[in-house]
Amino acid sequence: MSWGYAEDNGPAKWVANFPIADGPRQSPIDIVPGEASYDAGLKPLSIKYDPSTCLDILNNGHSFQVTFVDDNDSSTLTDGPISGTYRLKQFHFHWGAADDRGSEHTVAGTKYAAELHLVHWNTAYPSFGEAASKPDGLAVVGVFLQVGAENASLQRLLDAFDSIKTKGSQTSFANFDPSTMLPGCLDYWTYDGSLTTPPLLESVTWIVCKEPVSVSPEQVGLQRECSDRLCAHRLE
Ligand SMILES: Cc1ccnc(S(N)(=O)=O)n1
Ligand SMILES: [Zn+2]
Repeated sequence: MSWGYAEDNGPAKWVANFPIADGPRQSPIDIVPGEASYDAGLKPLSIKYDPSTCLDILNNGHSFQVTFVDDNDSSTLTDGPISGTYRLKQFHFHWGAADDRGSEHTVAGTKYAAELHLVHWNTAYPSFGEAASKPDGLAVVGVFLQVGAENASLQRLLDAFDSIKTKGSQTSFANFDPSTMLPGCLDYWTYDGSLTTPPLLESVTWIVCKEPVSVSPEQVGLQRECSDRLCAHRLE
């Protein structure tokens, strides 16, 4: 039985096959702004994405993932809390069964409708796979999606969902600029954590944007409908 979000294979059961679930730096967490410390040494994020590195969109059975060419430094994350250059590998989403829940991180207990994760790996290591097992190997930028106005950038992704109906299916997806899904203000919280789904590796520098972006009820409904039809069934 592979991991998922159902009663018998959901997050409470992951520790059986992935004991690191009980580790010291597991994600997601509840971010309590009042308890966060301001670090004047932190730099603004420097995000440079090249739409021509966008490759395909995949239904991996747990989410929808857009994968990028990562054999050069065309799409990178630098500065912020990290040192060196991290390459964009993929982005994906997390959502729930209703608009009032779905994000993985929460902010003083507040759940958002969904959460975008942009996954980058440290070019100090030879590949994503190598980096994923190092404490400073990965950097994931998290963006909260709040129900509100329609998100034109997201709509292009949702339109592609129709052609990846079954788990494991993928379709080419070109010239998409992920920076169109970032909030206007890139202020962030950061902490050392882990992958939020198996293998739960403790190799992620989390960079969670304070400002959410909007998504319309229809759009998150479409994402949810697709997920129910195509992907994991979410506990929440
Ligand atoms: C690449 C990857 C695998 C598992 N989990 C994540 S996540 N949700 O922490 O970004 N990313
Ligand atoms: Zn994720």
